[in-house]
Amino acid sequence: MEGLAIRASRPSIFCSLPGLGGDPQRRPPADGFLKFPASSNAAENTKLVVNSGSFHPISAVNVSTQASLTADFPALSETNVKEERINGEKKADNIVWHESSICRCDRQQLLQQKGCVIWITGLSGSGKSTVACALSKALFERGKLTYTLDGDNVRHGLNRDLTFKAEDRTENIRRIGEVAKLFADVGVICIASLISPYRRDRDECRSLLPEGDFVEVFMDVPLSVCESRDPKGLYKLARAGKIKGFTGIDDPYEAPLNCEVVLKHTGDDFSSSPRQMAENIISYLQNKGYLEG
Ligand SMILES: Nc1ncnc2c1ncn2[C@@H]1O[C@H](COP(=O)(O)OS(=O)(=O)O)[C@@H](OP(=O)(O)O)[C@H]1O
Ligand SMILES: Nc1ncnc2c1ncn2[C@@H]1O[C@H](COP(=O)(O)OP(=O)(O)O)[C@@H](O)[C@H]1O
Repeated sequence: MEGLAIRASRPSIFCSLPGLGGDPQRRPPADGFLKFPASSNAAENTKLVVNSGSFHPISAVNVSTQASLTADFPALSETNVKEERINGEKKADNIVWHESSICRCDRQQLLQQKGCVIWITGLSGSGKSTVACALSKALFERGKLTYTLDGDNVRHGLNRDLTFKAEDRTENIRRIGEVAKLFADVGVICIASLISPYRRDRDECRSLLPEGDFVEVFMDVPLSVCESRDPKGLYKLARAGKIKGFTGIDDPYEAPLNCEVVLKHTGDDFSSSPRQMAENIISYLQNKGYLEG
């Protein structure tokens, strides 16, 4: 169901409008949205807002129920105000979504595969990059198109401005999640390989994609094994206190609770080999129909 949102500014004295809700208390001036259901008359609603003297309309946009349109005419709220400001600056509001003339299913047909995101999470040294590499190779051999976004690599370019403090890791993951979503939309099997230590950040990335298209793969490898591998010598530096906030040492890692694939380190050469782990992921994709158009 579609609806109409009228963007408006509110002067310092806020009066309650019949049918629009709100309260008669004094509040600071602010911008926000007045939302109406699709069944109501857009011109009439705008007139009502103008005549109210309590709001100054700025623009009107169509919104869907997914954009949290509610049917009970909520008035401007502090929440609206917060969402519409970025670092204190007013967020651009003259942005319109353009539909493409070629849809996702056309691209799936062309590539004979369904775009999705394989999100590989785990401690440093757990084998994320190795599995990502084995997976892209095995899929390539089957004629499937993949692209890998490796945390280490993306931090050399797009995310070069980010550190390892919690909020920067969150931003790192958010950006990679958004880029991965674009690849999946193109029809590519996008392999994202990064520590992504926080459950909430991974769940945010999951929520960007249609149901089923986010395949979370957990490298379930004990810290002691990762530390004994230590290919870059980073654990040694972290233990010596020369790197602060190293995941697993003095920074948290939240293992997935409910992910699609768990690749458990067993110590057994065959089941723990990168090739076998890649095959496990491929079986999952095959069963879910991602390797056909
Ligand atoms: N403080 C700290 N904590 C964890 N890792 C660190 C840190 N500093 C540098 N490195 C190296 O950076 C790689 C992890 O980058 P990611 O982008 O995957 O990390 S995160 O998802 O933002 O947490 C990670 O690479 P991998 O070993 O491939 O996981 C490390 O080599
Ligand atoms: N399944 C595996 N069995 C044994 N060693 C592995 C396995 N996967 C990766 N390794 C080794 O462990 C080290 C870390 O692997 P890497 O893929 O770089 O991990 P991550 O990307 O999670 O940091 C590398 O030296 C790699 O050769």
